[in-house]
Amino acid sequence: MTVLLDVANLNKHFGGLHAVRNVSFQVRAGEIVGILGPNGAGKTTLYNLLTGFIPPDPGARVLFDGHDVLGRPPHRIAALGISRTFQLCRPFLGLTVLENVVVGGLGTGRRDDAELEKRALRLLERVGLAGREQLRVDALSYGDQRRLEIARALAARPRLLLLDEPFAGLGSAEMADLSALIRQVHADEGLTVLLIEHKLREFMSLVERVIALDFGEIIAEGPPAEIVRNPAVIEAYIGRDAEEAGALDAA
Ligand SMILES: Nc1ncnc2c1ncn2[C@@H]1O[C@H](COP(=O)(O)OP(=O)(O)OP(=O)(O)O)[C@@H](O)[C@H]1O
Repeated sequence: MTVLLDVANLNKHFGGLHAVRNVSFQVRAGEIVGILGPNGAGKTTLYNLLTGFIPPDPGARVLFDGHDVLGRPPHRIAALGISRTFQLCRPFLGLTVLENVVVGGLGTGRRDDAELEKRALRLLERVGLAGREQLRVDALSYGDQRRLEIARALAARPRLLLLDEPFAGLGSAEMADLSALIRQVHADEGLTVLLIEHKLREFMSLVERVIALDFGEIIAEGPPAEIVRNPAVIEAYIGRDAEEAGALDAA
């Protein structure tokens, strides 16, 4: 399958802290790839670099579908086809559910309001928010805000979707529903997905391949069943976060 994302020599220093260290990897079109790592491993920083929120140190190369991503502002990278969700939902609280998704589609260059609205309505139905279009976002439950966040990201018509801890704060039934939704959009839209998640059971069952980070560096890469047995990955979790190590065991 064709390589959609090609990352080489990505580094990021914050002062003396080397938060992302010589990171190189590829993602093929249609894959679901998980980014695993304990707190502070550099996962969100990696997303911020890929989406143009922060610049990397010199010497990196990031190609998305053959286009050079680095140096472009976030809205241009989004227009190329990379969308993201955030660890903390960032909806526009003063707007309705529908308006939030319409806004998500504005960067596509399509200015036909009726068309944007039609697509937004379709997406809301898709994520299970039909009937709630005219509610203000703050009236939604936390789980529904997560669904809205995904609809908003999809409105930008991405080919690569970066999910940042989509299960955070959800109960087990909501997590199962959201897992099913992610699987469904992946299958239906032929979407390529990168997933950061601490809920390891859901994470391991969703992803086809895992890239494990520790202290900003890739320490292992492979299918989930191999990764949970990888000594370097176990070492990265044990001793630093007993709860996470237990979760790795259970996954
Ligand atoms: N803007 C910043 N300025 C300084 N240090 C930062 C900045 N952003 C992140 N860091 C540091 O870089 C390291 C990596 O942080 P990052 O948020 O990428 O980790 P993470 O793997 O996403 O962690 P978590 O699972 O807790 O979200 C951490 O030590 C963090 O404190």
